Amino acid sequence: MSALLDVSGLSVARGGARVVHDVDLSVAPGEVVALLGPNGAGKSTLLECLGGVAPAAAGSVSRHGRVATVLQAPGLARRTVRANVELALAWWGVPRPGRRTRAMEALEQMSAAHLAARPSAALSGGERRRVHVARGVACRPDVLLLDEPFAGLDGETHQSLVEDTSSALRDASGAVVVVVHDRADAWALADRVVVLTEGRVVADGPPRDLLAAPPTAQVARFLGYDGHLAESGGSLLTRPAHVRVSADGALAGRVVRVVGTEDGVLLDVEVADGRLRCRDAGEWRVGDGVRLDVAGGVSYDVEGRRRTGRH
Ligand SMILES: Nc1ncnc2c1ncn2[C@@H]1O[C@H](COP(=O)(O)OP(=O)(O)OP(=O)(O)O)[C@@H](O)[C@H]1O
Repeated sequence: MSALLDVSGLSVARGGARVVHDVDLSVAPGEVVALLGPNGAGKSTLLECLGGVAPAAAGSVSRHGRVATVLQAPGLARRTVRANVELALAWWGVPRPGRRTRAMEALEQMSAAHLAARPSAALSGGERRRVHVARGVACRPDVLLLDEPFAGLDGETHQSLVEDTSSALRDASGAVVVVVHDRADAWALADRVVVLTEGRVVADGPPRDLLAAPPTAQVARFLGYDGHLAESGGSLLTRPAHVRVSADGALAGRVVRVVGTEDGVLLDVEVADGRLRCRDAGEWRVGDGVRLDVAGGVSYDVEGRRRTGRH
């Protein structure tokens, strides 16, 4: 089926300067794309332009069908939760008889049916977010755009909202683009992850493929490749999953940092050719000697281009 959203050579300006450059993006029906990138990368600006709120400085955006946007902090009317979702449906043009059922379905998808009769003023921050997402989902748009729907939430509230949103978006038949800050959110939500840095798309692919073989060293570091070993003509970058402590490991090193985690510790280890990070369940102190084995990682040349794929 052809794309519902087609972006070609798109640049967008903010305050007179271009902050999004030459983006090509095509999103198919049923596809969920996460836009991921550091602060100031241009994610929200790009999303605004996709939604028609910000003008394009160059290039084009073609939207096939109707677009709904869930903003970071939209207001809710001083009505009940269900009335808020029904208002969105009325505005969207859904005839009155179908509104209540559709509103309740969307609230159920977002685990918020129990809030239906509650006044919007009596919602917690996390509950408000659920209602915002439910409003967007209830409209069943051809293109749904969400700007950091989980910003500012932490711990369990964040996690359960991500899980419910993930299910709701996977049930949607339209195209979805969601801006996220946290890589774990991108993996949880999306079929495809687009990484934006300094306004440019620097990676685009299924989450598993991107993580297994980031196209550049810059993307690898952003995706959690926090260990490095110098090798001839470049370096091998590793994630903690590639490195393990082993009594007869091939590399000798010294622990330079120990950070406690739920399941043990995260160790930073200096070795002859670099510094590696790994997880372990043992008791470690800074200065301890340790032996490591490296199984995996991705090799980059001195320019940061991927060389040989996985090792
Ligand atoms: N109104 C504005 N005037 C001038 N520059 C702006 C304006 N809004 C944003 N910018 C700049 O545009 C760039 C992109 O901002 P944008 O908010 O799109 O990034 P982002 O990736 O969504 O960031 P964050 O993750 O922090 O929300 C940043 O350098 C920002 O400082």
